[in-house]
Parts: sequence; structure tokens; C-alpha cells
Amino acid sequence: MAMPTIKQIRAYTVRGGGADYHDQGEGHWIDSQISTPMSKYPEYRAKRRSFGLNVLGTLVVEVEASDGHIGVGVTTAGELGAFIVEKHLARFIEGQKVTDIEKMWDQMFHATLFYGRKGIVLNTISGVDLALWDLLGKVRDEPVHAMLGGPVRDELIFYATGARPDLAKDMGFIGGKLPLKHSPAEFDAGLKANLDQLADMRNRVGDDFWLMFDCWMSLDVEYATRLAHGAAEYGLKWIEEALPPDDYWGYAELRRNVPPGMWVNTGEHEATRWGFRMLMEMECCDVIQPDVGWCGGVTELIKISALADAHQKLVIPHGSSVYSYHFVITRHNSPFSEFLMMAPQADEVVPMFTPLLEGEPVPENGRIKASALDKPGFGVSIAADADLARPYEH
Ligand SMILES: C[C@H](O)[C@H](O)CC(=O)C(=O)O
Ligand SMILES: [Mg+2]
Repeated sequence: MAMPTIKQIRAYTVRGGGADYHDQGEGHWIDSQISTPMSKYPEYRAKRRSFGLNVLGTLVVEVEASDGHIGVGVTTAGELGAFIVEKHLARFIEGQKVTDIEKMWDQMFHATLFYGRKGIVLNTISGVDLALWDLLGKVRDEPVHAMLGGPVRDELIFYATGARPDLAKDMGFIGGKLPLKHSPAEFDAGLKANLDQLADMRNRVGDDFWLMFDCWMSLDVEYATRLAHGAAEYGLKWIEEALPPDDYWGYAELRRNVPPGMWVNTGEHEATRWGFRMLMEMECCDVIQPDVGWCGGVTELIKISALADAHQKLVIPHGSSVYSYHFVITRHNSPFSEFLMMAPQADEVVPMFTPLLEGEPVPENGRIKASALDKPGFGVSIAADADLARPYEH
């Protein structure tokens, strides 16, 4: 059967909103004081935007097929990502059959290896890959999850990341992940304040609700070990991204140090099967957390997840909304999902990529039915009023 080919790829930027680092406004919890690798500089401690959290912004990739269907992918890469797509990656996409995603991925990755491997280049490749899967689903009139083998359960269940796990509990989530506030630069007083915050949250939510700390690459092994042991009393389920992503040795040590039963989770800033292979072979963590918009897209997540399965690791993707839901629903080793609370005060459920996407499902009572994903591709489109700019053309 003759499949359409890809007529054109286009890369756009858009400011404001989007998930996580895309571009949240003043007063958003995600831009409040959070322990980061920059917290040792007092002038960059109070707000993450002060050191450039939102500097890249959103990259929207569109791929248009010869039969008129359009696939869309979204990631964090902004204007730099748009340049890479238009000036470099386009040559590997245009003219190809919409089915040939594996070959397109391989060419994009190997052609950028001399300046890529991780970070913004892999974010960008991920954005293109997501657009290609979306396009293929639209051409075949199938959801991405069906192309990945179909759902293995009837619904997704979610924990919430944000400043108010207590409110997340009332909204039906299974747990709440708090951003760690105080960094090691605030010494023992900061450590005590972190533990006090956890104790207060445990009081509010009771015993049976998961509580986790997201440390966003900001600790060292010694501090993380002390935090984990102090937090055990309050039933901390996992300590996340405690160390810089390249410190595989530190993660392995931390995993040996934490109290029995507490998970060490990481991987949202890791990329490709080779990066995750390091995390797994070096016994760095219990759960890996690839972001499908950053790790290499769905094409690479398939490989990362298979590797994790063989290592008996869970794969709980970071954020990324529909782009990961279609994957998670098809995998036995992804039994629950993250929902990033993007309401500025984390007090209501709003679509994770708000206001960028139309048709983005949100959890109700902490759950999304598999049937809510039964739409072609990822089932979303760019909002009609999105102010897209195309900074480069080829
Ligand atoms: C809250 C964290 O600092 C970050 O913005 C999100 C994250 O790491 C996560 O959702 O996990
Ligand atoms: Mg995290």
C-alpha cells in the first residue's frame, strides 16, 4: 500500500505557558524558591527564571504529508531548536515515507552526533519524532497507543507534582511530589526547614498518601543521604533527581545509602538508550523518569523502556502529557504517571501544556480513561489562537 511522503517540516516558537520550563508567568509556584544547582548564588535563589529557566521556551514542530495530514510535536527548545530543524534536520525528513520513522531518527541522531548527544539537540530530535508519530497516527487514523501495541490497562493513574500535595490528595491523585525548597547552601537550617515542610505536609495528608521530594539536580551525596534519612520518618516514597545528571557514581552511592524501601528516582535530564543504560548498569536508581520530549521521542523511549524492563526498573516518564500517556498506557513497567500541576498556585487541574494545545485530556479524580486517548495521533492540535512565529525557513 502506497504511503504518503512528507512534503514539508516547519518549526515554530511560541512564548508563554506550556509545561514545566516552557515559559510560566510571574508568581507561578514553579518559579518560586526551589533548590537548584544555582541556589549557591544568593542572587539566583529566589526564582528560577532569574538564571534562565524559561530562556529557551517552546518549540512546535509541524510535519505535513503529501495527503494533507499534519503532525505536531512540542518540546522545550525555542529558537535554537527551530534553527536546528529548519537548517539541519529538514533534509532527513522531507521526501521520506511517513512510515519510515526509525530511519529518520537514526539519520537525525547520527548527523548531529558531532554537536548533539544530549540536551537541546535531543530535545529538538524528540520534538520532530513526536510530530512524526502524530502524523503517522493521523494518516493511519489510529491513536499512537494503538501503533505501540495497544493499552494494557483501562486507565492511567496519576500522582501530582506541585506546591500543594494536600490539595492534590483532595483532587484524587495517588501522591504528591514537592519541589525541595532549600538547598545545601542554606546548611542545617535549610535541611531542617525542608524536613519541617515534609512533616507539615504529612500531617495534612495522613499516612496513606505518597509524598516525594524533587531535588532538581541540586544536592550532593552527603546532603541527599541526610535528607533521605530525615525524611524516612515522614514516609518519603522517593527522593528524585538528587544529584547532577552526570554523577552516575554519586547516584549509585546514594542508592546504597538511602533507608530500605525508599526509592531513588532520576532521568528526566538524561537522553538516549546509552544514557539510560549508564543509569541502569551502574545501579543508580529504582525508577527511571525519561521525558519523551527530551530523551529522543517515542522512537527512543521504546528502546529505553525495553532496557528498563530487562533490568526490572519502572519507567515513569517526566511530565509531557499526551506525548507520554500514549506510551505509558501500553507498558506494564509504567504502572502510573506524573501530572504536573500547571495552575499557578497548584490548586486546580489545568491541561499541562495550557494554553498551547487543544484536546489535551486532564485527570478526573486522578485518572484518565484509556478511551480518552482514542483519537488519531496524540489526539491534540495547536490552539487556534496560539501566537506561533517561524524564525527560520529552509
Ligand atoms: C518541580 C521541579 O523542579 C521541576 O520543575 C519539574 C520536575 O522535575 C518534575 O516534574 O519531575
Ligand atoms: Mg523531577
